[in-house]
Amino acid sequence: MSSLIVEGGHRLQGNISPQGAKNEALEVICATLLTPERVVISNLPDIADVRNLISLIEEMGVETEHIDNNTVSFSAKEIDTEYLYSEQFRKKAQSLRGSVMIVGPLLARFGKAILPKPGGDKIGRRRLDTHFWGWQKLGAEFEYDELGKYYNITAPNGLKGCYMLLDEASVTGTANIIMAAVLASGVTTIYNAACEPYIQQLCKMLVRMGAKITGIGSNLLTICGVDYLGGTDHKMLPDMIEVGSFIGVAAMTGSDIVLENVGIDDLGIMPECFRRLGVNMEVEGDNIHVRQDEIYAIDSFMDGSIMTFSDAPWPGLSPDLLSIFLVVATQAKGSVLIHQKMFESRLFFVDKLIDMGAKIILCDPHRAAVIGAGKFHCLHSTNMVSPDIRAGIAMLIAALGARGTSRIQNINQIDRGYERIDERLNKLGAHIIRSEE
Ligand SMILES: CC(=O)N[C@H]1[C@@H](OP(=O)(O)OP(=O)(O)OC[C@H]2O[C@@H](n3ccc(=O)[nH]c3=O)[C@H](O)[C@@H]2O)O[C@H](CO)[C@@H](O)[C@@H]1O
Ligand SMILES: C=C(OP(=O)(O)O)C(=O)O
Repeated sequence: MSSLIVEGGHRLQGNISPQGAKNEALEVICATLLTPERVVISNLPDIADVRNLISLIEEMGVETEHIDNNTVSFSAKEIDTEYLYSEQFRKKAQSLRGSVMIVGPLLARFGKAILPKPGGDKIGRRRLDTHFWGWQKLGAEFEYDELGKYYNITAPNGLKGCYMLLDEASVTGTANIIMAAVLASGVTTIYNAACEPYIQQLCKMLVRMGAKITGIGSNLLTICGVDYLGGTDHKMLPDMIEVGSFIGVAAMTGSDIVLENVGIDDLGIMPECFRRLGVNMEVEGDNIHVRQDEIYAIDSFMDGSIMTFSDAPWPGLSPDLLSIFLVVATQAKGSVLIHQKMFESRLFFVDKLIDMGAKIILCDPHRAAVIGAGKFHCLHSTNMVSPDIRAGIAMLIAALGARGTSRIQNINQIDRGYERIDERLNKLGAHIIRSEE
């Protein structure tokens, strides 16, 4: 099991740019299946999830050309739909969450798809009802194959647009329904659609490919189906969760770091939330400058009550950022309640932070109260195993700010979503060694 050995307590300094967004990458790579023409995607992060998804669609017959480390062209001229029924496909699809989004495009273009249980973080229930309900509304049928353990989804009479009100603003669910609806006949209206920047990016890319979508950026999308989509070039946004992770690294290590080209207009309320934690940072054009600071103090609400950070569908705070806020709060002065509403198994990693000396009460699976001890009570090192991608990065942030040397195991969880994180942080002065033991 690979691990990171982290010598904490070093201040970092310098400039760093975020990678392209993992969750956008998974959507737009799946969207390349909608056209036989060439689609070139740039600013793709070189991370395990993206490599696995590209290899999955290559095995389905998509031709790819790696133009440079972060730019790939895709040509889905011919797709071997029989491959979907192979054991190999099912195994690979189960390695990442994003694989669920190949269903929408395949259903739209070929009228059939299969869905094995997708992978991704084990952070609580991750139901797919919204996806299935949306496809069904468009006219698809599905049955479960007990033997193969997958859903067989077909559209025997093609897909037909309709009005739908989603039961929840599921991100991958919305992406999947959009990708099915762009080639359906007639008009599809999706209300309570997820509308985060990566969904907006997907829609903008589809529009450049010839799709007719209005309402982009809102939770009411209207899609007028077309017969054919063509190729395009698409540049991905910076990864907002990585931006948040780097702000967290800077705050915990008391470092002066400039985050370059963060895509400030698409970060939502995240920078303001770091300010509420007391992190001293300035927006300079499209950069965020986190200033070296010994002390950061958590705000309280206007009535003096304890600050709460909770997740909500966009433009609320992403649930993927809460583990990062939580770890940063351990070294702030003051208290904060972290309320993870969407997922129920994402906060258990706080046990490890408690071992490191952090003052945290896990109230229940969804809520943790953090009593920030300030930098005077430095965390101490420990050995830990990363249970999921964001707990993993939070552990890395804790280890960088702690006294002594920590070991983080199961770092393939971190590598799923962070490109060469050890190398990039070492360039700023971190002391991280990757070990294959
Ligand atoms: C590959 C990918 O893009 N993964 C992201 C995607 O996962 P994913 O698309 O799987 O997550 P969903 O948006 O479907 O929902 C996440 C969880 O939140 C709950 N929920 C969702 C919407 C809502 O209005 N109310 C509600 O309670 C769902 O029941 C589910 O338990 O979105 C999540 C929520 O931003 C992120 O954590 C994941 O990083
Ligand atoms: C939960 C996450 O990812 P995934 O949906 O790919 O498991 C995440 O990126 O924090």
